[in-house]
Amino acid sequence: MLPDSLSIAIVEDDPVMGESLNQGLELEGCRVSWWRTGAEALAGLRAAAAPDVVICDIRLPDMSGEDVFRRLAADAASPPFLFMTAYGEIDQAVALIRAGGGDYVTKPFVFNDLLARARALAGRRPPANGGILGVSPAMRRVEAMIARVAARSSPVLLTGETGAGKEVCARLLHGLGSDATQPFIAVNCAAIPHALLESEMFGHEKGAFTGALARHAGYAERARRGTLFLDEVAELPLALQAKLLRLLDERRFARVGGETAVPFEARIVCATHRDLSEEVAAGRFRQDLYYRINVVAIEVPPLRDRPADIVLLLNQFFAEIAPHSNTALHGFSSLTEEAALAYPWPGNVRELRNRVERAATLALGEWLMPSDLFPEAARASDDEAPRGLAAARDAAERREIERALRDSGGHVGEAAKRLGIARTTLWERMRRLSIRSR
Ligand SMILES: Nc1ncnc2c1ncn2[C@@H]1O[C@H](COP(=O)(O)OP(=O)(O)OP(=O)(O)O)[C@@H](O)[C@H]1O
Repeated sequence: MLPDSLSIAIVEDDPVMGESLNQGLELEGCRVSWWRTGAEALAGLRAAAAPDVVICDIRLPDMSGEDVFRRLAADAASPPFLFMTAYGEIDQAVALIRAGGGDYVTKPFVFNDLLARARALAGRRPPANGGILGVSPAMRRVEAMIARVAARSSPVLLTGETGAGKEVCARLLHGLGSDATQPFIAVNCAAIPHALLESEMFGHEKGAFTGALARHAGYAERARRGTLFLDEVAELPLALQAKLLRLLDERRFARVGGETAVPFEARIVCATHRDLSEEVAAGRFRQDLYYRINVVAIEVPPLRDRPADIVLLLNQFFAEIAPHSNTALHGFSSLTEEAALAYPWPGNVRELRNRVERAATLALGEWLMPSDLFPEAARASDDEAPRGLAAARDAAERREIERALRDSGGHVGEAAKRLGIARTTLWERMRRLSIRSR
């Protein structure tokens, strides 16, 4: 089971259909609530924490699935609905989707299709606590910190590995600040040639240097009363570090080639993947500037340290990307999710997004397999495959087999049936993984 298993509510009066969905979803590791009538569902949904997805029959004994959805729809925190319709009810289901209902399947449906749609819906939904950056405790803490400091004007320093989401955090800080309509100006200090940095940052007057044909407003001026985001701040040359310090101390600056003092009204947010104290010790970064920009420090944790976000982001990016690239795709196989959890993600969220995009574009099957997400590992022979991937596969197999054995009271034949594999195959896997039947 995944660390943050899906919580699903079924609204279905048919005992056979309800029971089979209940069992199927529980076998997939979901937490399931099952309500038989619309009234039960409304009471249940209002009383308990909202599930990630509601799978709802359109025909119920006391009201329609549409009524259930519409009575909850006004609440912004209401979960997405996946409707089960019969032929002839598709028009109604489509109308509900347009009204924000989520998705639908037509009976009879393939269970895996239903599950994939439920997972995609859950991925699209903002996390239950209103979280924007993720569902992991670590990112919730980052988000809470951002919310606390957003209304203040003090400088913020965001640290963390490349691709972890420092710019996303800076944008959130800006968005939650006192006036989000003001500009957010992002400057990648590593990408601008040193010779141009000063005039780009502070602007220049007409005639300040050859080619300065008109007055030019720099980033500091264009940020107005918004946010000036200095990404890769450790790469600023020492001469410019001195000017940035003056800007922060005096809250004013002069354009290159000019005398007039221009007020600086923006908030400064800096980011770096380097350890700035080491840069200071090595003489590459001014200590006084370090103290000045480090008033509030927020560390964005690497993706490998927040497994709940890995699964969330996989599904979120899949829901965004797949409809545009490969409509036959259902989602990630559970082995792929396990492999993603075991992978160290050196390029963090940026790498995850790129891998999902590539996999969704090139995958041949209906489910994204580990080899779609990690083609380089698939190219190596099994023996050379990264230990993490093989170990993840074994761990997933072990869990499924042990669960099937437990549920079937240790009977190998029954467990094989539940797993959908031959009894001899199960014996062979159990021998390889040293699992005993009782
Ligand atoms: N919490 C998140 N939710 C959704 N997308 C995210 C999240 N964090 C990062 N991303 C996406 O990952 C990519 C990299 O994020 P971002 O540019 O913020 O990282 P960074 O830490 O600033 O990277 P760098 O150090 O290389 O500048 C972007 O496409 C961004 O939209």
